[in-house]
Amino acid sequence: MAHVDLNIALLGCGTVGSEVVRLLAEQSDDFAERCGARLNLIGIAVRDVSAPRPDHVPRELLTDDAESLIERADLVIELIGGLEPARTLILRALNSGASVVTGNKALLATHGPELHEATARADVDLYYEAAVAGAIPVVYALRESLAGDQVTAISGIVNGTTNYILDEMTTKALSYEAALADAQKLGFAEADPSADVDGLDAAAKIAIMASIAFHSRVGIDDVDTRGIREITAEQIAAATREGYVIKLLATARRAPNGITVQVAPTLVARTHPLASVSGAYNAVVTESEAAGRLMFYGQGAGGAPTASAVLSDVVAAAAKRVYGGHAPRELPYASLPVLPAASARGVFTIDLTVTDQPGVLASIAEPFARHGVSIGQVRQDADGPRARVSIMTHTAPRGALEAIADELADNPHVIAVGALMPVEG
Ligand SMILES: NC(=O)C1=CN([C@@H]2O[C@H](COP(=O)(O)OP(=O)(O)OC[C@H]3O[C@@H](n4cnc5c(N)ncnc54)[C@H](OP(=O)(O)O)[C@@H]3O)[C@@H](O)[C@H]2O)C=CC1
Ligand SMILES: N[C@@H](CC=O)C(=O)O
Repeated sequence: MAHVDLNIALLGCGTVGSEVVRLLAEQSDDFAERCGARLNLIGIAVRDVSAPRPDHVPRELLTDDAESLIERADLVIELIGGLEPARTLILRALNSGASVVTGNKALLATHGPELHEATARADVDLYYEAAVAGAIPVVYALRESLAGDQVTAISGIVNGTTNYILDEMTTKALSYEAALADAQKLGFAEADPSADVDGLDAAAKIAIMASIAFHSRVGIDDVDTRGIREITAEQIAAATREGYVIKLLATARRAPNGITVQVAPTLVARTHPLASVSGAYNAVVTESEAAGRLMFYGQGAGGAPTASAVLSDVVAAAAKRVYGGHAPRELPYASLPVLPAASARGVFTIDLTVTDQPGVLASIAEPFARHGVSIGQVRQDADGPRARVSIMTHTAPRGALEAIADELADNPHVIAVGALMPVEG
């Protein structure tokens, strides 16, 4: 079959970009058949053309002039990361009539509306499967497979670094610091792991998924975000004793008057499907009215898995160039508001250290009753003159629990109030 030629510009040749170069070369004949176009890699923009690269990267294609490269491209793959210059380069590519494939979740969760509007104006396409959960085709699932359904909730483990750290703390009883050092040695965590451990990477991903699923605008700043820095070995051990694991969950839920979106360390019951997602793996569970519960599982990071997602977008974008049509447009027609974090409803636990005296439990229970929060379970472990009390509620709004926690901090019997943690399953 005769194929047209499409010029591909690659911006960035790091962990993911270098794997994209390898797969583009190794599978070029198959790709030509799949999309009806020969994909010609015409250049690779990097920051430092003299830096060492894997042998399969053709050095003659390297350039530090991304702008000139974009001018000659039909399709641009952005794998630089960060906000700038990625934003400016993507806008330039879209405005010049090129479709764009990117894995840049930080950019999409910050400047998504601007990029989607530029895409529609230029009558091209923007693809970003790699931006959420690496190899797992969850963007496609939300954008296309579930387009005939009403999504009601999404929850997922979408950050491999934090899942690896929490898993090491659970299975090897390592401290947070030791588990983080291991993750850095293995290359999961960055030298500066803030975006991972503070929950920002997961926040960007859930913002992207919520925007698609609920046809509304959700940005990273809308996400109520908590990371894992404060998780202690004691909390992990207590969770294990009680039949739970602690996971950094990203969740987005449809409520009667809007949506709630959060990232938080969460007690997940061992029987819940997300509890068994271990190491650097990711998983996303969607709930929708007709399909019910679906679960997507796989490698959420790494060069080759992420390159697989990038190339699926490249093949789709190229086929659209050849055969016509567009990827579904991102239309925020539902415009659901993101509700304040305090209104997020769920089951929560709160851990207290108290003096072990008669009447203490009654005084602790009092603010729960006053705020209309029903207690589902109480566990007390005596420890000399103190006791550790762990209270699990029935479904209640987070705001009520925060108010109760503040009041408990002033209770003379309470020595310490631990973190408020959502519970799943
Ligand atoms: N790594 C992963 O597992 C995953 C990554 N992603 C996303 O994919 C994207 C790429 O990530 P990753 O490959 O890990 O990033 P890397 O840091 O490994 O690579 C970034 C690349 O961008 C190049 N670059 C940086 N600044 C510029 C610039 N101003 N002009 C041109 N090139 C520049 C770098 O050049 P040089 O090599 O010369 O320094 C490097 O080749 C990010 O958006 C990331 O969030 C998504 C999912 C998983
Ligand atoms: N840092 C991320 C990888 C890319 O999305 C993670 O640890 O999951």
